[in-house]
Parts: sequence; C-alpha cells; structure tokens
Amino acid sequence: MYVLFEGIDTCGKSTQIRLIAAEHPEAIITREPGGTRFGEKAREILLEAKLQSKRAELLLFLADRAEHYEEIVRPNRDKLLISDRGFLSGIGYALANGGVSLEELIALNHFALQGDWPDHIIFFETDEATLRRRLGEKSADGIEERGIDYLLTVQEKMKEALPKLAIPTLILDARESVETIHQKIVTYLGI
Ligand SMILES: Nc1ncnc2c1ncn2[C@@H]1O[C@H](COP(=O)(O)OP(=O)(O)OP(=O)(O)O)[C@@H](O)[C@H]1O
Ligand SMILES: Cc1cn([C@H]2C[C@H](O)[C@@H](COP(=O)(O)O)O2)c(=O)[nH]c1=O
Repeated sequence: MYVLFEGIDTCGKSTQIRLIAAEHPEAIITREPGGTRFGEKAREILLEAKLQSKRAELLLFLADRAEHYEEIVRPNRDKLLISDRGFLSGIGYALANGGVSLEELIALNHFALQGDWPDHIIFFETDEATLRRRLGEKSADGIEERGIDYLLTVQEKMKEALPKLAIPTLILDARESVETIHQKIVTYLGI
C-alpha cells in the first residue's frame, strides 16, 4: 500500500510518520524530495530555492520523483510504503509558483510516476495562526522563505486539486492533538 503524507510545511506530516514507523518497523518510510542518492543531492539544490527558472525547479522535482519511483516505490509496491510528500506537493507548490497549469502538472506527474498513482493520500490542513506559530519555531528553508501567503496559496491549490485526482484521501485538521490525528490515520489505513 503506497501512501502519501501531504500538506504544507509544519502541518505535522513527519510527526505522524514517526509514530507509524515506531508501530510498524516493517514499513518502508521515504520522502520527496529525497529518498535516493540522487534525490538527496537534488533536495540540497531545491531547498536553497535559488534556481532562476521555475521550470528548472519543477523539472528537478519531477526528476527526483521519477528516480524515487524507480528505486523506492516500484520495488516496494507490495509493502506498507509511506512517503513524506509526493506528487500532490509537486502540484500545489508549482501551481502557487506560477507558469504551469494543473492539467500540465497531472500529465507531468503521470509521466514521472509511470502512471502508478498512490493508493491513499493523508492530507493535513492547517490554518494561518498555526502555520505562523510553527514556522516561528524553526529556521526556514529557501522555499519556506517565500512566505506565509505563498504557503497558504499552496494549501489552497492542493485542496483544489484533490477532488480532480480520484485518489482516496483522509483530510485531517492539523490543529488536533498528535494522538487524535494518529488514531484517525491508523483507523483509516486499517494498520
Ligand atoms: N498535532 C500537533 N499538535 C501540536 N504540534 C504539532 C502537532 N504535529 C506536529 N506538531 C509540531 O509542529 C512542528 C512541525 O511538525 P512536523 O515537523 O511533523 O511537520 P511537517 O509537516 O513534517 O513539516 P515540514 O514539511 O516543514 O517538514 C513540530 O514542532 C511538531 O512538534
Ligand atoms: C515534493 C515537493 C516538495 N516541495 C517543497 C515543499 C517543501 O517546502 C520542500 C520539502 O521540504 P520538507 O522538509 O519535506 O517540507 O520542498 C515542492 O516545492 N515540490 C515538490 O514536488
């Protein structure tokens, strides 16, 4: 079962993934960008967010996704495979960045994933106050430095895209307690 944990920065994805990993040592835990030797090098460049071309940034995220699919997802498709981010981040952040359409992004991600979409998306929805508070507790990477309004736009783009993707999705309120969210996730996934 291939599951994406999705949502904007600080919404609580990694916290929940750590809890599941502790309960399911057999699970394959991965991330995008990253998860492979190439992806971790691409991640360094991408999180600096210094590329002048929005298309270059998008294509590097897609190259990371293609390699991640080939090296990590496809060989482990029969296991509990959890990815901290995936193509929905690819769609939301790129749409908020501009210069590309949802239809183009769906086609580009279909190509990167060889048409093998995740089985489920766990989507964390946050709000401005929570986002501000949690961002204030960490150092920002280059993408986060694009600011609150950019990240809130990303979240809206993700929400707009979800109903057009026909992928079973659990939508969570990121403001609920860690334990409440954890219970909702394990109940939804049946794990
Ligand atoms: N349900 C929650 N209630 C309160 N605080 C939370 C909750 N979930 C996570 N946090 C806190 O919010 C911060 C961000 O959480 P986390 O790193 O899990 O988010 P993330 O979505 O993985 O972020 P990023 O995408 O930026 O890596 C952490 O300080 C974490 O302890
Ligand atoms: C997969 C993917 C990610 N991003 C952005 C989202 C975040 O700001 C960073 C990843 O850092 P994190 O520690 O995992 O939050 O990259 C993106 O813009 N496009 C993508 O496809």
